[in-house]
Amino acid sequence: MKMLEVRGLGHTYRGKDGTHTAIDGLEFTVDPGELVCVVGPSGCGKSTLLRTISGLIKPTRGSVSLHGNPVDGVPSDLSVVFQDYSRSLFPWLSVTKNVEFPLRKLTRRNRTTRAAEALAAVGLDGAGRKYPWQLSGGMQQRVAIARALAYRPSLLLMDEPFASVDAQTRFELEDLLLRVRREQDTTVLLVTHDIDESVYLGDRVLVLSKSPATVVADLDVPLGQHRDQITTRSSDAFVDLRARVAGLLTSAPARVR
Ligand SMILES: Nc1ncnc2c1ncn2[C@@H]1O[C@H](COP(=O)(O)OP(=O)(O)OP(=O)(O)O)[C@@H](O)[C@H]1O
Repeated sequence: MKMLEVRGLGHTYRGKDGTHTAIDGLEFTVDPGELVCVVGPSGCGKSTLLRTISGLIKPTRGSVSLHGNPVDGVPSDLSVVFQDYSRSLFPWLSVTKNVEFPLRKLTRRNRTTRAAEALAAVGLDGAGRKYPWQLSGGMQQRVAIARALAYRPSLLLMDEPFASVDAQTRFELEDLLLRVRREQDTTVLLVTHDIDESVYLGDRVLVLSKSPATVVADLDVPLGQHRDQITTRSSDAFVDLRARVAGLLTSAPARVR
């Protein structure tokens, strides 16, 4: 069974100033254990897509299913990591308490074990007693990733998760994500507007058109499981695919409404 199935998905915002169709007729699936990157032009509707998958808004058309169950409201087995780590962590809670926060229904012992495992997975074993504001931006984003992983979601949604950190930290966090999803077999849907990042991270890259977004290409990434920032990014397969995605993004016509 597919982990995620998106069928004929469309959403039109209705406001005082009229209507705006952000996404239209989106179709794709994600298999268990896959890491799928969604790349699209600025404002094409990527956040709208994530909001509909996470049940935060009800789409006007089409459907989203998680393990065959229609999404209607926020699914309990889903975690989201946002771009803005400074607003996603609770400043008054320690790092450990932040990671334990979504685990309130577990016993204290299970909470403690899961949080410790997740913090170790992101290389923050020693930072549990610190507060978010005592950490660098990259470390705060690691905490946000640890919190999402500790919950062990069926699907991890990531909305431009590395866009607010410096280039070196971004590379480190990309490799961290590749490692933990290999170790934990996590299913990930990651939205980015960085073409290189989409190819470096993805098993597949979905290219979206300008708003209203549709899927213009669903590309397999033939780079294998083990990737390296230097050699992978300079390989012919990487360079070819990056050029293909760039070409699709620049040529993708805006749909005539
Ligand atoms: N609540 C809303 N009401 C009306 N229009 C909206 C609303 N949210 C988004 N839009 C519009 O829908 C379109 C898609 O927005 P969305 O934020 O989903 O795109 P995006 O691809 O995530 O953008 P970016 O690349 O800038 O992050 C935009 O034109 C935006 O102005």
